[in-house]
Amino acid sequence: MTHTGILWVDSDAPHADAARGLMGARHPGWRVVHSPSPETARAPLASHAWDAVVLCLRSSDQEPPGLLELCASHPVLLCIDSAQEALAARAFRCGLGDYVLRDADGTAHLNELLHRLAALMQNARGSGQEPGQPARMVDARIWQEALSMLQEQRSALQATLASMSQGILKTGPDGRITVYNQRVLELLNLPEALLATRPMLADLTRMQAERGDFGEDYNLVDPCGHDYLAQVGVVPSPALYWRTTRDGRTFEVRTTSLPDGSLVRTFTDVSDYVRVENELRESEARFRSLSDLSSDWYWELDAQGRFVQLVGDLVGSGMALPDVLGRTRWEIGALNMTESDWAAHRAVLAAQQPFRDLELARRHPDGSVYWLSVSGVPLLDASGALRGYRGVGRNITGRKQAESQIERLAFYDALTGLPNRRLLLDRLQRATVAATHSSTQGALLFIDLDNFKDLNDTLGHDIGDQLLLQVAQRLKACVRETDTVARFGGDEFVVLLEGLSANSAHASAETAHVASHIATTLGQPYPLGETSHHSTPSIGIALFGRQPCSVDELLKHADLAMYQAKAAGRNTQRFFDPEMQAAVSSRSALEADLRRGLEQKEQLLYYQPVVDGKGHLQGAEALLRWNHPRRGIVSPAEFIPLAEQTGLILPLGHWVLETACAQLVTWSRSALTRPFFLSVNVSVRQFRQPDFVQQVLGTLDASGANPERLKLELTESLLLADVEDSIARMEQLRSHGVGFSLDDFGTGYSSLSYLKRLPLEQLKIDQSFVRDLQTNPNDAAIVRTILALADSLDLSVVAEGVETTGQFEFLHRHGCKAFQGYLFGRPMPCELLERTLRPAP
Ligand SMILES: Nc1nc2c(ncn2[C@@H]2O[C@H](COP(=O)(O)O[C@H]3[C@@H](O)[C@H](n4cnc5c(=O)[nH]c(N)nc54)O[C@@H]3COP(=O)(O)O)[C@@H](O)[C@H]2O)c(=O)[nH]1
Repeated sequence: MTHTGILWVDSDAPHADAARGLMGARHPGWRVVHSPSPETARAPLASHAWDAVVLCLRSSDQEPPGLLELCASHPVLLCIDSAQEALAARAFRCGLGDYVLRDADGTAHLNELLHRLAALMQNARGSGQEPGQPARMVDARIWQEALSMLQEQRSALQATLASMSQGILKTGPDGRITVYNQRVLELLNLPEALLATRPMLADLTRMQAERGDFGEDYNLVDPCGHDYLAQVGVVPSPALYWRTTRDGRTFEVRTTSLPDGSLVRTFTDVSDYVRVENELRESEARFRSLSDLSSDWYWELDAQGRFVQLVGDLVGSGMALPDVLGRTRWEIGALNMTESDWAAHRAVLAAQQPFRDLELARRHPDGSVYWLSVSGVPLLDASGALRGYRGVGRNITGRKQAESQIERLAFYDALTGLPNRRLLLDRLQRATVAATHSSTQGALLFIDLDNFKDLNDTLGHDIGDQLLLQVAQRLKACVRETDTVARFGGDEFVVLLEGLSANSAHASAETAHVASHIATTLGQPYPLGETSHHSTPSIGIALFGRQPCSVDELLKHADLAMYQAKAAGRNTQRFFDPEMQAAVSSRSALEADLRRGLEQKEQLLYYQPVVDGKGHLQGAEALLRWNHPRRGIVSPAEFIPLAEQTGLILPLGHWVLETACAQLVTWSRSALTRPFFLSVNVSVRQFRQPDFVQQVLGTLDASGANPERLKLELTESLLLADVEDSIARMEQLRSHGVGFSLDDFGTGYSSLSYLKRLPLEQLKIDQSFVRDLQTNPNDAAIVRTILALADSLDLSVVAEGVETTGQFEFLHRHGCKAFQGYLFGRPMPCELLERTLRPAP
């Protein structure tokens, strides 16, 4: 029987025994020679052709130089530790057969080993390899492929290690560093030459400690790694510890122990992470201290708008964390937000838009209202999807209270609490716009208390205020909540009615109903202290909505109508009438024109002759004319009443007086004209000027005119207004020679009792009696009576408006001695009048 010869090289005697036992049982034909070390294997290898050589090498075995080459002439099976794959690679390069990894804890690998060994020998025999012949001759292709694969894996491993951002090193089971990458050298600041010597990890660590890498007393190492580094080799390595370097970088050190006692250690530079984490921590601390100090709070919502976070001044927020977490704002609610307001807010959130200063009113448990202002921005994740919202909130109750206080002061009347003029104008503006758009109508009621001034003057302002307060309350009770009652100032109130019928007749009827209700209500007695007071209102009404109309116009309309109500006897109501408005408009246009005319000195003085019974000129009446650049000569009947109302009569009257005096001075220079008098019309307003007497005397003085030639024409109504004052003024002027003529005599309530007291010189029969005296027996009788009366009072008489000889003859026959009228001459420029005096050429 041919035996199969196997050389078993193995320094581990128990392992070799176990293998031999197994081979003996399974392969009785195998003759196994055990060589206890690689060194002792040299001789049998060189001297004998073995069917197979089993080379069992441990990491602790020194690999004898040239051994692998010596083995190459035999089929060789390596049995190695997992850490010895580099040896396997070298073996392959030498053409050796196969290898088996040794089980670290036992002999389980021996089955596989025997199996491979049998296959190896079989293969050698099949390929014709004689023992002692190189195996690569037998299966070079397989060896080459395996070799390439190993090389590829090795390069890949080296490239991977080189490209890692982590430093890595690996030890064998004996603690010697077998693998490392470039990065570990950089991170640990170690020379490659040192690691190339495959130092023991413990030695390396001690060297680092001596170098001061771990700080004094290992203070650069976290507590987890402290003991290990201080007692390296004694205390096992923790799986994870952190340490910092002397230049301030931080490493995370992870260690993985492998089953064979070797370990893999990674070093990760986590300095950036630590820095960011520190910054975050600082920022968080800053934010917290700010929010602790601030009266604001910070909030966060999830993607559904539910509160997930609330930090800061929660007292100011009026909310407790447990009450809000998991709820949305609209579920919590706010007094000032309607459902559509919330819908609008939700739309902002859904659109992922930021929002600012959302103001919310809420109620404290004690019933008081507080205000919040909230602003927020969306929180998006890396993909842009909404993660929620975050923002700040602020308690703005104080600001709101101040605002409403300011608003009260600015827009409400302090006495009555009603909207004031400013607020009314604002509401009126809105109401006119709303009425135009909604095709409804509105009404403005201007209410003035009749005779309020008397009450104020007699009973004092406190009582006046009490009355105004009661009026305000009654007015509010007369209208709907939606209507506005405002105090316009003093005793003027305004009621603004809105939403009236589009039909004007209906709207007027509705308004008239309200106005009459107001009149009745305000007409009820007012309890004022001990007494009861009676007051009535005059109400002017203007409707709006049908025609475009500005607020100013509307107010003027209502005001005008109110004055109409006053003029109609008070305690009544009047609607604004467009005709009235037309008159007002032309009046204001005329006023502007008149002012302009005055500035441009467009006024003229005409003179109408006054003659005696023989037609001889005695004097003239000075009559004002306006030489309008467009309209020509304008009659004073058109502008004197307006001049009276506006006060323009004062400068006009002064000019007339000055011009008339200048004319008298001119006339005084000629014997023919020296005796002529000039009548000048004096208006009520002029006459009532406190310095009227001084003005007349001053003008006479300044001009040098003879007062005896000046006649002032006054009307009955003027004198009647204040008889005593009139008499006093007239007497002062009379004492300087100025004469007075009573104009329009007979048209007023002529009272003989005062007539006697007035220092008059002349009566003027009004032209209205003269006009029809021939046809109207009444007028004729009046004229006769005036003539007789004047005679008995020793007054001269001038009849005006004499247009016919019949009128003249009647007047003359009944004793009239002076005449004025178109029969003798119309009012004319002075040159024309003077021309009539010159003898015919
Ligand atoms: N305060 C002032 N009032 C003035 C002044 N100038 C004029 N007036 C007043 O204006 C009213 C209109 O005046 P006038 O248009 O000039 O009319 C006067 C005469 O022209 C007119 N008159 C005279 N004779 C006749 C006549 O035969 N027929 C006829 N139809 N009218 C005639 O009468 C007016 C004079 O009125 P009286 O003053 O009452 O004498 C007028 O009231 C003027 O007073 C002014 O400077 N200041």
